[in-house]
Amino acid sequence: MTESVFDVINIEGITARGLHGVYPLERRAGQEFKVDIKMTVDTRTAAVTDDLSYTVDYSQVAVEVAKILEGTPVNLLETLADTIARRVLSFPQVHAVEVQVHKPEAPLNVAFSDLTLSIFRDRSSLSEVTPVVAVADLTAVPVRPVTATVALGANLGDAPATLAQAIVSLDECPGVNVTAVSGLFRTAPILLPEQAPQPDYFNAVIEAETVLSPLALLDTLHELEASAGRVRKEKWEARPLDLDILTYGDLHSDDVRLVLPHPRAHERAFVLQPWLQINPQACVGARGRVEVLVQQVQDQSVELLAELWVEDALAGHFSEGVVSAVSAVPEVVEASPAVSVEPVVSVVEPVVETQFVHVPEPFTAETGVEPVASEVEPAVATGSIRQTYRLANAEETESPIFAQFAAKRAALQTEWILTKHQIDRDWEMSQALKAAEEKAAQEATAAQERRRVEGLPSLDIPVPTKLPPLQSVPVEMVEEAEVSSALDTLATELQPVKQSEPEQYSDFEKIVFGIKTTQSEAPVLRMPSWKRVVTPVEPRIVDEPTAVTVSDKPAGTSTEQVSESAEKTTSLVEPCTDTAQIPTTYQGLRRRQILRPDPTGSIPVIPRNHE
Ligand SMILES: Nc1ncnc2c1ncn2[C@@H]1O[C@H](COP(=O)(O)OP(=O)(O)OP(=O)(O)O)[C@@H](O)[C@H]1O
Ligand SMILES: Nc1nc2c(c(=O)[nH]1)N=C(CO)CN2
Repeated sequence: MTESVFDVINIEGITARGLHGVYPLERRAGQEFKVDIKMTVDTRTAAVTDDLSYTVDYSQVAVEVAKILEGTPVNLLETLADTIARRVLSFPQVHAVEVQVHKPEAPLNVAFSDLTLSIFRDRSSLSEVTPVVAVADLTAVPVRPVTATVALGANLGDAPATLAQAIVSLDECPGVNVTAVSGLFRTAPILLPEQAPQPDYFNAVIEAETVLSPLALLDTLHELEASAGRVRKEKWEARPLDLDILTYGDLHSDDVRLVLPHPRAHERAFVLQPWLQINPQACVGARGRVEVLVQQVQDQSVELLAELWVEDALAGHFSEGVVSAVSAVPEVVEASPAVSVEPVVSVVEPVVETQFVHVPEPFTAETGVEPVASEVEPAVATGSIRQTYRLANAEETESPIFAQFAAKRAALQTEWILTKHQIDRDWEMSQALKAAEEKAAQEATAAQERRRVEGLPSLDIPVPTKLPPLQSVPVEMVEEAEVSSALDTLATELQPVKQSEPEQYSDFEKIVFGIKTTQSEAPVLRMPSWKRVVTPVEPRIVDEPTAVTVSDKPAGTSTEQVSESAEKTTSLVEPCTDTAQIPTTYQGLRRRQILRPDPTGSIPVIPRNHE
């Protein structure tokens, strides 16, 4: 009997739609991927203790795998399988993993039943291949919103106010929606050995959904830093605002302009602690789970100041005494592999000119919210630190800004479902078009042949323009516009009808599948006018759920008018609770025009309550 027992946990057929592949159509329409996972885990302790924490939670693994399938598109099945293996190995209890990815709808020109890639990875094989060559295109605009994580830091000026303002400003940037904000942490500055003492830092981490390319997001962050007065002179100098991208979807990049995941995130408590708060499942790429990494930096001083802080900070409630407060805690020199220094602990004389004294209890005056002392856990580096506030009547509450973020997230999810629906329709449309082309071409050839046999002169029968053959289209990350314009050209050439009327899904179905034919002509395809918006200035019509019902509709008014009245009478961001009904009914859907210049049209302009 060997020392280690490796049992196998098997998950078969994790299924999700993804946009992976090198061909534009794959990137645009997506297809189904299936994954089988075999994890070797020593389950003996779990068996004896009957405790989940000693083994791997397979439901969590399955969710993570599905997220990768649905996440940032990659070209190769190899990359997809490797990313999955790395993610699974980031669960500490998994010793090795076998990943099989199925791509049953792969674009092959011959009949086939399945296409698979199987890989095996254990921890040693991972480190052998760690120098992954970054192939990321940092200027590529994502075809779907991507979740990015951003770390915020500041130690000059009214740092909490600057951080809060940066969050609000980022949320207001086109193409970015902030979806989660960590608590506000006060942290001892991590400095280089020769650096003079600095004021304490204030740090936080946020999550945002974005349709900006990675570099466009970085530029946006740099602009925000500049508007807060940041001037770069020295490494790790004190600064009024620092915004770093920790992750951008699952993207890996070794490009010096933007290294992803952030190359030093894994060794910084001031990043890991707040990050863990907003995403307990977070991973720093192949370096593993934040939950595990945070335990290795427990010697760094971080202190949770407030969980709900954005509004207080904006109001300047944190400003007193911040600027010159210097931590009395000895600083720790960062053990960065890039800076090869002996780990030195330089003791800093505490230069506390003004104590950090003013930490207001949020909302006490205005809303009667009081911190519940018993729920305030000490700021130790052991996973999530929760600090909840309760109303006097003991109901849990959130600050209005948090409520707004939550509402936006709900609205985004609604939009996602509509987008997914649209992607599915696009796929069906492209299939229908292809079939129609082939049929038309066959009929035209047959008709010509009949006329030839009968000795009649040849007729000039119009044959629909072909879709570009898959192989001839250059392989690019951003193919959306290209495919869109090809389809638009096709639509124009095939005599589109109803160019100006906005149409609904039900009409679309009729149009797609109701191919009109006459006896002597080739099929005439109708294209739905709302499907394709190629120019950024053209509005896109989007329907979203509201509380409005048909009974609210005044007799004889148009949909537009109903939607206007809905704007006045209902909450602007109405979370959708029963999303299943969206595609099937327009009852209670509010119609909006989206003018945001994004190529996919997949992120909504969310009306903001505070505007
Ligand atoms: N993930 C990333 N996020 C932000 N900037 C990055 C990233 N990867 C590389 N950079 C590059 O690093 C440069 C320096 O960034 P910055 O001045 O914010 O560093 P810093 O905050 O002082 O140090 P650190 O990167 O260790 O936090 C930026 O101009 C940017 O191009
Ligand atoms: N505590 C703390 N220390 C730092 C920070 C920071 O945000 N917080 N940022 C640095 C460079 O980005 C260097 N050191």
